[in-house]
Amino acid sequence: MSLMSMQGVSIRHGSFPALSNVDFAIEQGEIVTVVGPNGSGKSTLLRALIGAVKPYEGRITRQDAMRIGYVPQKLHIDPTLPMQVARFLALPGRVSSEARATALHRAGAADLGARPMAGLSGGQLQRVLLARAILHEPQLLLLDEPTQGLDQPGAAAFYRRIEDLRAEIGCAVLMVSHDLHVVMSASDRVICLNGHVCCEGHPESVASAPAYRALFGSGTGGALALYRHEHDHEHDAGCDHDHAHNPEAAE
Ligand SMILES: Nc1ncnc2c1ncn2[C@@H]1O[C@H](COP(=O)(O)OP(=O)(O)OP(=O)(O)O)[C@@H](O)[C@H]1O
Repeated sequence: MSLMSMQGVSIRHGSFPALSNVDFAIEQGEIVTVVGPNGSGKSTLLRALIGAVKPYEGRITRQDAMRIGYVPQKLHIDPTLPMQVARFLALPGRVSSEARATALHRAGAADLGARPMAGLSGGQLQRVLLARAILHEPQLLLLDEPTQGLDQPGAAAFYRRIEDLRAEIGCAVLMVSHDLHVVMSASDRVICLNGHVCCEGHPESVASAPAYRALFGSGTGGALALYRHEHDHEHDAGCDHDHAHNPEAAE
């Protein structure tokens, strides 16, 4: 049984159809990246997996008693509220100080425990949010645009950390990203979303798939080349259809 899966899931926000007939599954230890233009339903997909939004059609199944860690896209912290990082990590309750220290260390934030939350840089805040998400050693880690605001070396370092975490904790990772060229080396599989699954498969195959190019154009070709290695074999990506419904997103 997959760690978590969706069968024919459709979700509306009010009358707006955010996701239509989505089939999805993630297996133990897999790193899967969801890419797609703004408004294509990426956050909705993650929020459906944590149960924050309900499908009006289809089914979501998960393994019994599965632990999920979640880093949301946005977190509003009142800058007038004095709160240290260690206290922020203790908010969910029932976490030993040893577990907090381990999570901070694993997230690369070991030196941030005594810092005020409001004074953290973008990259530091992302690492603290990651520490909070891994406090209970999740089997599935959901990351919604975890590298927003980071420069490219910062984003690449973050993805390396995610790979190390997977090796240490053995968790599967599902993340949303706009930087396919940066996540490529860290992803086992990429799903291209635009209200529905446009194509999915190995990162290299998705990057060259017609459905992906219709959405993102080929303008990232130079950056992609930096991360691309030559292939003399084919991947079975299943990217054989092209039905982008957001042509404005194409270059
Ligand atoms: N609570 C809500 N009420 C109404 N519409 C919503 C709500 N949440 C999301 N939507 C709409 O649903 C669509 C999908 O939103 P979602 O946030 O899942 O997209 P996204 O791919 O994560 O976008 P982005 O890349 O901009 O973060 C968008 O058109 C959005 O405006």
